[in-house]
Amino acid sequence: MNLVWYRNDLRIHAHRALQEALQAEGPVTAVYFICEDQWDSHGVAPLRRWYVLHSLNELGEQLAQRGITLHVVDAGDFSQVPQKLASLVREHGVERIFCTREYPLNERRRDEAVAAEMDKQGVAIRGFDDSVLVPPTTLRTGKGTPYTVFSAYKKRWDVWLEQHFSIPGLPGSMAAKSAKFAGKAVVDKALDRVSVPASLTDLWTPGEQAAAQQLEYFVGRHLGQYRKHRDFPSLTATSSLSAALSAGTLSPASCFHAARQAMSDAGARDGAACWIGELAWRDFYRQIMAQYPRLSWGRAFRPETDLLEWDNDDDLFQAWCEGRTGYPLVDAAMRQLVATGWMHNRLRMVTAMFLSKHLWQDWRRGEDFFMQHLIDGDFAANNGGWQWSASTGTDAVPYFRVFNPVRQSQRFDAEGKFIAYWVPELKALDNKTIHEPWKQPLLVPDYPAPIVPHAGVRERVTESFKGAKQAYDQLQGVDA
Ligand SMILES: Cc1cc2nc3c(=O)[nH]c(=O)nc-3n(C[C@H](O)[C@H](O)[C@H](O)COP(=O)(O)OP(=O)(O)OC[C@H]3O[C@@H](n4cnc5c(N)ncnc54)[C@H](O)[C@@H]3O)c2cc1C
Repeated sequence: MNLVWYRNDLRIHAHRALQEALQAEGPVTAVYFICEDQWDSHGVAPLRRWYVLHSLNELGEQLAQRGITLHVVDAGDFSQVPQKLASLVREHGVERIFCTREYPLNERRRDEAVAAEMDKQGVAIRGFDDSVLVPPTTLRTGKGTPYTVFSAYKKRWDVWLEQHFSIPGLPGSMAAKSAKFAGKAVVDKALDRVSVPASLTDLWTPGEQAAAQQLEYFVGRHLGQYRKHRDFPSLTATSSLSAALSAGTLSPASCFHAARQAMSDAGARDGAACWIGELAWRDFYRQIMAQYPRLSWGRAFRPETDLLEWDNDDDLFQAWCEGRTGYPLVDAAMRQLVATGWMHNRLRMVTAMFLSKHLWQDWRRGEDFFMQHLIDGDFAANNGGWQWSASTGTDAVPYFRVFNPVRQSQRFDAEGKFIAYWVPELKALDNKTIHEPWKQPLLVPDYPAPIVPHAGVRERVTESFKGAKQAYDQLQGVDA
């Protein structure tokens, strides 16, 4: 018996583990472990849980139609997985396990424990790197170290894919006879424990089929204009595929393949190349996470920045969470996040930089808050984005990069359409005043004045980062 162990790869297409399992000798079965304790400890948003569980139900049906039974096990605690897997293996006489590799530290440790146990039982495990385009330890600098600067990484990434990219097709050998989806009751019970308002779930469609349709729609309608439009949050210009990519209802290989095909149309070439660059960012942060375990312990990528002394001001933090900072674009973005479970990429940068630089709150508080709300909450991308914005991470530009929230607003929402939608208190303002409503306070009695001034932020940030660096160098000197 061959077992496909599903994780964040809830699909049947472009799935090497499934394909290889079907090509191996003997029947195939599948399993997924629900670990709510793990979700709790990572603060995973209820909306994301809902997305994953519904996608799992669809996957179970899809597999059943092809003669494969998906078992869903409520493992509760993550540490129980190796033992529960071992009993499933014994019960079904499994000889080989096929899975898509995961790179966060806990997952790698779990897999090591499983490998040791399976080795004793004589069960072979084969892992595949389908959650990324380029496996995380493949590309190295001339010195043999991981790439930490995106532009240099991207050059090698392009070359590697040119030589090695392939996409697994849907296995032809899937049995015609149907099987039973054995896990639906377990999934439905878990769904009963997830409470998400319909106002949120109505906005999203879980599952592989919806993800494939969304990819097709995006490539056909928006990909060509992606570079030109992607920074403007009032436009529907980006793919909205992040939830699908992070739960694996869609593979990055399918995205890359579709974008490359679209490049045969000269009009779409530039947009497609730019979008492929975002898939490279996704891989970049995954390889950073895989190779710097300190990130998984909540530490900064730049060690000296762990010495920064953040203010811990609950009132400021709460105002940011609730979209009451007095900066219209920041507030509109935070309200979009809470109301939809998603936020536009430019606004993720604007709001993250605002929390960490203007409000001088620890970026980890923002990282957690994003995780608690995002449907696409993904440790590598979220941590990477937060540390980039807070200048504790891989950004090649130094810490004095501070976005001016008013200039960002004037540049990327010039007509104020996005702001007017999410901050209706401001919708009557003209497209000049809407970016700086404090200049006309009588017109907006219900909207707060800025909670902190923009002036002086850069100086404060610069001083604090320099202080942390000096303290770090001294500590290093003492240690030496
Ligand atoms: C502070 C911060 C937090 C973030 N948290 C997450 C997160 O938890 N999960 C997540 O998937 N993305 C995260 N991102 C990256 C990015 O904002 C989202 O992937 C993007 O907005 C999703 O929208 P889309 O699918 O329309 O993206 P598109 O613009 O269509 O991009 C296509 C895909 O590329 C990937 N991608 C795009 N930009 C990035 C990026 N900067 N880093 C890594 N991957 C990227 C995503 O998988 C995305 O779906 C974060 C960025 C920042 C600055």
